[in-house]
Amino acid sequence: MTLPPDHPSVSTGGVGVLLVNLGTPDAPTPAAVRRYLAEFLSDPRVVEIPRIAWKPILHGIILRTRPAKSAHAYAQVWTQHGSPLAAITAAQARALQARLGADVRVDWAMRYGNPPIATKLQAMAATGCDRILVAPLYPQYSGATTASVMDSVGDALRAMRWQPALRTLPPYYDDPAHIAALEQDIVRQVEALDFVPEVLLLSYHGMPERTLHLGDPYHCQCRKTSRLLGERLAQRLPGMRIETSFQSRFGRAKWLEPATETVLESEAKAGTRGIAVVAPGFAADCVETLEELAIRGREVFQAAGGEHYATLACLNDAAPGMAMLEALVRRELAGWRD
Ligand SMILES: C=CC1=C(C)c2cc3[nH]c(cc4nc(cc5[nH]c(cc1n2)c(C)c5CCC(=O)O)C(CCC(=O)O)=C4C)c(C)c3C=C
Ligand SMILES: [Fe+2]
Ligand SMILES: [Fe+2]
Repeated sequence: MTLPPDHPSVSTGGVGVLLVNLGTPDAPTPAAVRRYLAEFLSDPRVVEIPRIAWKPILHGIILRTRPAKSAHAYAQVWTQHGSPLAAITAAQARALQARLGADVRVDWAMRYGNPPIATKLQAMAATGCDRILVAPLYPQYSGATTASVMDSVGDALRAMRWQPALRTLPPYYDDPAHIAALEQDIVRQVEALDFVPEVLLLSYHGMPERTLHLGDPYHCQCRKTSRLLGERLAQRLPGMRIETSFQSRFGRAKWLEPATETVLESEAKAGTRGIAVVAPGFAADCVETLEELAIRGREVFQAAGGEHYATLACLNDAAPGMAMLEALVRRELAGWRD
């Protein structure tokens, strides 16, 4: 019997970085949104209800009603490059590739929908990446997001005979580079507004409150981002009050409070005339920031008597956020490429 050659046709020694975000439908249509929500909401990390109880609710109620409503929201924010979340994540990968140079391969994937994590890990390994940094683009860790990405990575590895070595980007909610990037980006955007906001609302995606009591660090990490950012902004934009809230409530259970909608309404009713809203838990703008905050949030604030309303962009692929991501990724790649 002849042994296979020492070096198969595949070249090795390559380093890869895989940026991962949540995922998004392929089109702003009820059918595409239904496919996406079916995958997303079947993840036991996202809906922590026993499958036997959840399946009839998901298939009997939610997937019959929500896709049309959500498709309407997606249609209002869809771009010529597709869903904002996918378009911005792709742009972040291109920008990071340019910063890191040709000896590191940068790609991107989505936890739900396309492009799948497994497909991208396999493609990177097949083209010679035997060391891959998986970077879930969630500043704050939660079981529903960061851990779910790692579940999917584990599933992908299970199907691979020849696995790459992996590292993962830790949550960066309190990293000085992250806080500095947010500070720089927020100050620039607030100073460009045509009004002076009395309040800056830091709105994070919500989670069921139960997850906090079960030990999920998400709520505490959001609060710490707010505290650190608030300390910095107090120096740069004195006089602007900073508040924190949680958006995008889903289902009947109690979610983290205060709810963004409630705060917008109560601020307007209490006499706040101008408010700016920013989402420091989202690495990229998406339906939750562009529709829920920018469109519906404005309606809520103004219906309750508020006047001036602005939503600020997420870090996206602009320079402050990309410089931060480059620094975090270079730190994690130490020893792999130096
Ligand atoms: C940034 C962190 C996020 C956490 C934490 C999170 C938890 C979470 N989300 C849902 C349900 C939905 N989220 C939806 C959209 C959505 N969620 C995040 C991020 C987090 N979610 C992003 C970036 C997006 C946008 C996706 C896009 O395509 O732009 C949706 C879909 C939209 C809709 O129908 O409203 C749902 C549903 C739960 C239940 C949950 C925690 C348990
Ligand atoms: Fe979500
Ligand atoms: Fe939403």
